[in-house]
Amino acid sequence: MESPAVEVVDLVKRYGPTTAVAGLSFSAARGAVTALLGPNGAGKTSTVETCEGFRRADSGRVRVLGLDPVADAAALKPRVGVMPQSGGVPTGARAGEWLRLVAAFHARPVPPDLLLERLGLVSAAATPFRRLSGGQQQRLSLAAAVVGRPELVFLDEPTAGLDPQARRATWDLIAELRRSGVGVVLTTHHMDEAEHLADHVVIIDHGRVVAQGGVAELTDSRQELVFTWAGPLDTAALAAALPPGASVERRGEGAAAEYAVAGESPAGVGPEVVAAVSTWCAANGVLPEGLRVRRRGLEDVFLELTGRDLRD
Ligand SMILES: Nc1ncnc2c1ncn2[C@@H]1O[C@H](COP(=O)(O)OP(=O)(O)OP(=O)(O)O)[C@@H](O)[C@H]1O
Repeated sequence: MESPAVEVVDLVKRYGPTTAVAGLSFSAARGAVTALLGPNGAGKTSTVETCEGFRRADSGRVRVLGLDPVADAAALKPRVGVMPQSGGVPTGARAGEWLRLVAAFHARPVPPDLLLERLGLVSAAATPFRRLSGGQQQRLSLAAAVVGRPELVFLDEPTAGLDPQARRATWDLIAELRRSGVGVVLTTHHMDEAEHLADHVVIIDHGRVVAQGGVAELTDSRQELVFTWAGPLDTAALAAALPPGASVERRGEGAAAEYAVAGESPAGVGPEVVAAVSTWCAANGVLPEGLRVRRRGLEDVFLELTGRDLRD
């Protein structure tokens, strides 16, 4: 059987006393988009850089297209595209010249001008890397990762700091790579990015995988009823008015307070819960704004698994 695009088993990566990756395992299929999703400092970059052969694992096994990323680096180079978080382009290099140079190392490159156009970089082609805006630097780095028509690309936070247009152009390009059979492994802490692009999501926290699966698999198990209300609301009294087993949670404070009602069964809320909430609100002078039943999104699952505390 053909090996997966990426296979990581029990990876450990330490920096002095810091254990950045603490026994992490996942695999990424060929021709699919795999998102490594995690809060700051979760170990995503360390994991990806180990797969790229830039860092050595302290222990564990990493295979990329069936090969060892350090020992087989030369064989992997023409087959794997890399977009590092730092850009990876010499600061004095002009955008267009750099892309043409990278293209020249490959047998069948995508025409560089086409990529410059696709990524909105035509007007910046003669500009040195250090003078490009942050978003232009990101896009050039993405272009350099894909210009060689790789079988697999690693994209470390490909849309960090991009404006909505550039973000959308990047998403479109990633979707197109996937359609043409390229495997993509990307890191992100944007749920919507993972939700929009990924076939497989690997949620990482504290250097370990805390959950993984398709977006639907991770999210569609439960529904909840949500509404907002800026005034005071006695959650215990509301909970007491609900069918047995249903519960209420307040998320946020003041004008931003959102109330989430979980149903009595694992399947989520039924019509009787909606009726009970509406009746209680009417009796207590509460206008439940934006009242709706929704599936729990990836963000809800993510926060539940990784907590709500801010990370450094
Ligand atoms: N070269 C290094 N030397 C020392 N510590 C490091 C080094 N690189 C990363 N770390 C630490 O390892 C941990 C994991 O970092 P890593 O960059 O892999 O996480 P991340 O999930 O990519 O985070 P972010 O989203 O913030 O980039 C963090 O605590 C970080 O401070």
